[in-house]
Amino acid sequence: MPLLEARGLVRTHHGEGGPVHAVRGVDLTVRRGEFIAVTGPSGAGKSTLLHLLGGLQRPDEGTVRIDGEPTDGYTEARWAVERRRSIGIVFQFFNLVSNLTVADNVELPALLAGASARTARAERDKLLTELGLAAKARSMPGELSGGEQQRVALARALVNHPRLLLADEPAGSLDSKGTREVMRLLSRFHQRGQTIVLVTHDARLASAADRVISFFDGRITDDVTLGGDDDHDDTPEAGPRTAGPARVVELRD
Ligand SMILES: Nc1ncnc2c1ncn2[C@@H]1O[C@H](COP(=O)(O)OP(=O)(O)OP(=O)(O)O)[C@@H](O)[C@H]1O
Repeated sequence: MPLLEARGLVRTHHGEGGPVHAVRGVDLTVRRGEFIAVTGPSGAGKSTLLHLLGGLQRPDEGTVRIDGEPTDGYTEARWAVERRRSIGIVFQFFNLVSNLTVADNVELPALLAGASARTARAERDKLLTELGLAAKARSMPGELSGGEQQRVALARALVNHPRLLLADEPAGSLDSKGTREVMRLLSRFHQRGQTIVLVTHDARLASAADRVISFFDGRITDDVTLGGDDDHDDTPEAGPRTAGPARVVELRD
């Protein structure tokens, strides 16, 4: 059973300029272990699609199933639980809590999900170390560079070991160094088995994924699995990917 399945998704925004048909009928299956990039021009509807997958917006038509379970009847509170436990999200502008330290930002979702203070601290410290942020644990987000803030956001999104990581233009406000860093980290977590859906307008970033979906005018226009990679495991126990050497992501300025 796929991790996530979207069928017939439609979403129309009603802005001041009239209706905008942002997503016009999308079918998408996300299998465990996949790293999918959704790419396309500005305004194509990529962010709206990601929001529908993470329950941040509701479809006008269609269904999102998580582990086969339809989410149609989910309340906001139920979606919030889902996002805390099984769907981590990173955004372009980090969305960190500005008056909490880096450590507290990362620890908070673990505590909210019911982890003991000890477990939350341990997970937090592990991720901060792994992401090269241990020395910044007591800093406030505003004292960090954009790249560092995005790494904190990534740690926060991953602290509860979500089954799915959604990333909406995570490098969109970073310089080329920060961009390379974020993509390197996404690739590293993917190599360990993390399922990722990345939205980006940047085709270079999309090449870090193993499946690239082109999105245009609210629809999927192409869906390509790169490198003939077909070793995804659909069992819930799917562990880290071990086949082949780690993909090397090189992004030039
Ligand atoms: N809340 C909203 N109200 C009205 N229109 C919206 C809203 N959100 C998005 N839109 C419109 O829907 C269309 C799709 O927007 P969306 O942000 O999903 O595209 P995108 O492909 O992610 O673009 P970008 O790469 O610029 O972020 C755009 O025309 C946008 O202006």
